[in-house]
Amino acid sequence: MASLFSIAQQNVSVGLIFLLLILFIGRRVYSVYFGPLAKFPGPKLAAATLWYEFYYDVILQGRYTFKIKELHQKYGPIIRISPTELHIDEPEYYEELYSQHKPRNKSTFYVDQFNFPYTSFTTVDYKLHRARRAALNPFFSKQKVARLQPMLSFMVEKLCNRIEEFRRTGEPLSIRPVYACLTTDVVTLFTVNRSWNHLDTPDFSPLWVETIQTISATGHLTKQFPFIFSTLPFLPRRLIAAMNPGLVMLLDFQNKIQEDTRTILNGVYKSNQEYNELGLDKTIVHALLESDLPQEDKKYVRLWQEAQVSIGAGGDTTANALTTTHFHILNNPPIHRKLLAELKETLPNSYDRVDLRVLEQLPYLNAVVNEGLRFSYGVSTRLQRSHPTEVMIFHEWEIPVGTPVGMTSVHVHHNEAVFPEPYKFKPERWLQGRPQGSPPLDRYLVAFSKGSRQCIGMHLAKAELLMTIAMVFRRFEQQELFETTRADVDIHHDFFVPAPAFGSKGVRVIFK
Ligand code: HEM
Repeated sequence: MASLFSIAQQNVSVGLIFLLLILFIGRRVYSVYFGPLAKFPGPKLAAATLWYEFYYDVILQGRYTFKIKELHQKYGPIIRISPTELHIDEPEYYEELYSQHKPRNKSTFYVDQFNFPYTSFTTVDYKLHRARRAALNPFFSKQKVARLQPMLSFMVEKLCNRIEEFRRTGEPLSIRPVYACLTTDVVTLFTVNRSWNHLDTPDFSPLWVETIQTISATGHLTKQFPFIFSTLPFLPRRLIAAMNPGLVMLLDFQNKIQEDTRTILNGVYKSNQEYNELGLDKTIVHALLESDLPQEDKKYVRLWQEAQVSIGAGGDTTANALTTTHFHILNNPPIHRKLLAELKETLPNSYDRVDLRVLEQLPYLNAVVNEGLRFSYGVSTRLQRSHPTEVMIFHEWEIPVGTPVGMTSVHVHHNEAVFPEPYKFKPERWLQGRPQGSPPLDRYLVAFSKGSRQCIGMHLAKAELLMTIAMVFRRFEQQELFETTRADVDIHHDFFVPAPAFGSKGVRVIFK
């Protein structure tokens, strides 16, 4: 009797599993062939399962961006790249998708890869995002950044002093970590009024550089398995490190920001004369606390997470843009000479005080910086947007309400119709007149994205780029690349920010 009962039990379990499997397959078949996205072209496997993206981004490590480009070549300008997502490769559509005024939600699949759900950056709903962003806008405004001129001069001067040490010894300097130290020191001082002073460390804080790069690379895994984050508090640190060192680094990074936020809330923050002279104002925490946001949006967790986003978003992106631009200037001697000539005319003495407003007017410097942004892409991963209540139209296609649609800066920036000879570093393209009726070229420069969710730190980033390139190239007239080729800067992996092929020793420069 007992064995009959157990056989029956086994049969029920097998039946249940079978039923679930049928349901699962049925749903997938429905989604691929009959669901609302079935009409969009693309590989059926990508439409059926997220494992397709997993293969390219997790197993092959940051390669889906490139596969998506290949798929566009095969299937056309709009394709289905996952069970729930579409992708567009047509530069003209960028300002429509990343609209300033139309409702644009982010995608949960994208934002869940980060372990900070309470920030404006990770806010899915467009209405809530607008309120949160409005509270932060004055803190990041162009006028505010203009007042930071003394702080930026001070920081870039510090950078030049470190480079001078290497000039004296003639030792090659790996510049990406050095720029990461600069941009982190700037953004921490700006955000929480406490610079992390990485530029003062003899070895340029290699752990920090590794931290930001490892955290970025972890995103492809946590995007697919966001529940990893909820298990972390229950796991021993050593186990987490063994699973993925980036996760431990992320937790340490968060602890550090939490400590800074607590210090600020305890009333210990610098607002002394020295800080005022550097043009610094209050911290991002104060900006939020003094804003019109409702009380529940001023909770501790929101405060430290907004600080974390600002520091995380402002460091590596800017360091990457600086490194890429620096490489291309040195890799093209005529460009180097032309830039230097313009800088010498404006700053006859290499130690002249550099005025940001003057730099903003220098045509060639600005063209070089734009071309550097084109080659450094900002975020190399696609950024999804959806309309929560209406169908979006792309040519003859009707995109169903709420469907996440992405575009990718790497594709836009190398579009041959917009940027002829797209793989050539050519600042001149930014100075040439445009054919009649064509929009200005910077419409297609999307490193900071566009619209209501465009990079809020853009003014600070541009100021850093102009000041740093101007000062470093004016101060050090003689410099050359050391055992560095394009393979050391060209994107080979998309780790949220671009990365070259494994094995690269980075961009190394000898200052003479
Ligand atoms: C060259 C340097 C930089 C580039 C290329 C860049 C690029 C970007 C891009 C593409 C986005 C949009 C991401 C998305 O749609 O999910 C973004 C957002 C953001 N960036 Fe930047 N960024 C740079 C520097 C900075 C700096 C210096 C800061 C802070 C001081 C900063 C803070 C932010 C924040 C807070 C957001 C989220 C804005 C929002 O969602 O409302 N970024 N950035």
